Amino acid sequence: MVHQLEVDSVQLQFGKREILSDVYLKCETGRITGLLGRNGTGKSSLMNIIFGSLVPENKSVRFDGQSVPKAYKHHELLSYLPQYNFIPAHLTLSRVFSDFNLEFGPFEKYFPEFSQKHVSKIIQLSGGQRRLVETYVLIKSKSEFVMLDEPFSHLSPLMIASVKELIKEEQPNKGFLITDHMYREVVDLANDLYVLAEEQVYLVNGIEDLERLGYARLNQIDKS
Ligand SMILES: Nc1ncnc2c1ncn2[C@@H]1O[C@H](COP(=O)(O)OP(=O)(O)OP(=O)(O)O)[C@@H](O)[C@H]1O
Repeated sequence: MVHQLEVDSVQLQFGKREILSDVYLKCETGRITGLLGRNGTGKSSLMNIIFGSLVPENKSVRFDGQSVPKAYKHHELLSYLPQYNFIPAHLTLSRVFSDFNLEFGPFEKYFPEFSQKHVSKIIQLSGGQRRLVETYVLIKSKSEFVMLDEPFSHLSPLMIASVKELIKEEQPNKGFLITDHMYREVVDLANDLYVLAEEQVYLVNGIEDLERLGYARLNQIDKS
């Protein structure tokens, strides 16, 4: 059965500044939805609104048509990778994996540089390794939907390729909403793509729309 996450009627202001106005966005399980937009257009704010950790002037967030204003209370519905590090630094990797109900073995197999590191603490990892662990446990989480805010930005090209593979592996089981300024990676993964511009969300029909909406300057390779 396909599940749906829909958000609409979003109205967000900070002071007198309007950030989001009448935004609509839909995600489905089995699909990867990309969200692009220039710096400061409100992508993280929109994810926080969907998660329920930011309360705007107006919003409607629905899972299969049912209103869920505080999705952060429902791990079975939604997991969220924020832009900042969210796993406490003093925890060991084995504790993190156990908290997320995941085995360390498959992770170690996927990323051999973590071999024998289950006793390491998060603080002993490099910035990219820490981000990779956070991204991995959320991609593998048991939620119907997973939102990833900048999963690629701190990772090496090899790690990015592995994370994309992991997302594709999990795609049949869940729905992803992904934003990242490494937009080629997002475009490559996404079944549906939105751009946030001038307080609104636009569904992208072709890669040329990214230029039209003022998000990216495309070169010949992008267009071919
Ligand atoms: N708590 C806050 N108070 C006031 N303004 C805020 C607050 N949080 C965010 N903003 C402003 O709202 C706008 C949208 O921020 P947001 O972080 O959602 O953008 P973004 O699209 O995710 O940006 P980036 O791509 O740079 O991560 C920005 O102009 C930001 O400065």
